[in-house]
Amino acid sequence: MSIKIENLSYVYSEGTPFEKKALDGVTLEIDNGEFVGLIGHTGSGKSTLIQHFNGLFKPSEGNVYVQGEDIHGEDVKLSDIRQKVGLVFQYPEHQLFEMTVYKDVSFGPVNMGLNASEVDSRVKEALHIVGLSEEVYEKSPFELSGGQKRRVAIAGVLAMKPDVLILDEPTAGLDPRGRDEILEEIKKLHDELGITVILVSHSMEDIGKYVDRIIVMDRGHIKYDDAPKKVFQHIESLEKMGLGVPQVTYLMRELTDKGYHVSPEVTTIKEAYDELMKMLGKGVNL
Ligand SMILES: Nc1ncnc2c1ncn2[C@@H]1O[C@H](COP(=O)(O)OP(=O)(O)OP(=O)(O)O)[C@@H](O)[C@H]1O
Repeated sequence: MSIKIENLSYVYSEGTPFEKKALDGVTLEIDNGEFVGLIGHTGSGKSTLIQHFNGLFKPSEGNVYVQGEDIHGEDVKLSDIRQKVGLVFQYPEHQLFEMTVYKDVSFGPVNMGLNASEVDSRVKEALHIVGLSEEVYEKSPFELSGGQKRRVAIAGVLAMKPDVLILDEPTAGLDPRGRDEILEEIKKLHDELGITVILVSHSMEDIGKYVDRIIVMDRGHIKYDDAPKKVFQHIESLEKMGLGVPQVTYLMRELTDKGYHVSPEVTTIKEAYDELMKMLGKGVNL
């Protein structure tokens, strides 16, 4: 499912002394099946932008199209759009509220009016995808660890079978193992089910490792929109925006500055390893 944003501007508290233009003339298109990373300094407009993707916010100016259809058009039901474009907020576990994990995950499918057996199969499938077993079905979400709660919250969105999954900092506050597991599960969803994924993250490592395309927001504008290898070449400009690049990209830059012939377009540990082995294979001493 594709999303197209045309000349989108959004102003908070318009016409009051607190007026704030959070997005200014944003145009972009995300195609079916893409895995896109959205990065930007705090306050650059990422959260405001993603809430336009599923119609939670209405543009002050401009249009949002999902699968070619203007979502604020007369005949469009926004509840349908929100099922197709699933949004997992930051710290989504704060929104868990049912007595049991099973009930919490079934909330969305029940609201969609699905019958009991369809709800049941969706809940089980969603919990399976996020790596939670039957043992947790009847537990209170509040008995679970932080990482497990996060998984329950993500399962609640997956149970609606969205075509597009938007995740705002899904690994914030998790330990390294929990982070990797959740990101691997998201990657699997993308690779195996062909879901379009939009990942908001402050971790350049995660972004460099998983996404095919990076959109960089800066003060309500799109500053870059390109493949990670291209975007991470703009080290100085990203740093000026309060961002950075993956550690291995810094390492490659340093080696290049010292006269070694390595590719500056390295963004993952695996690529850095291969590049260094290639260099050592040529008999270069570090
Ligand atoms: N409810 C609001 N009322 C007024 N201004 C707001 C509101 N929410 C956000 N803003 C402002 O809009 C701008 C964009 O904020 P937004 O939350 O979209 O940024 P962000 O990139 O998602 O930040 P973060 O990384 O901290 O989540 C900021 O200047 C912010 O202060």
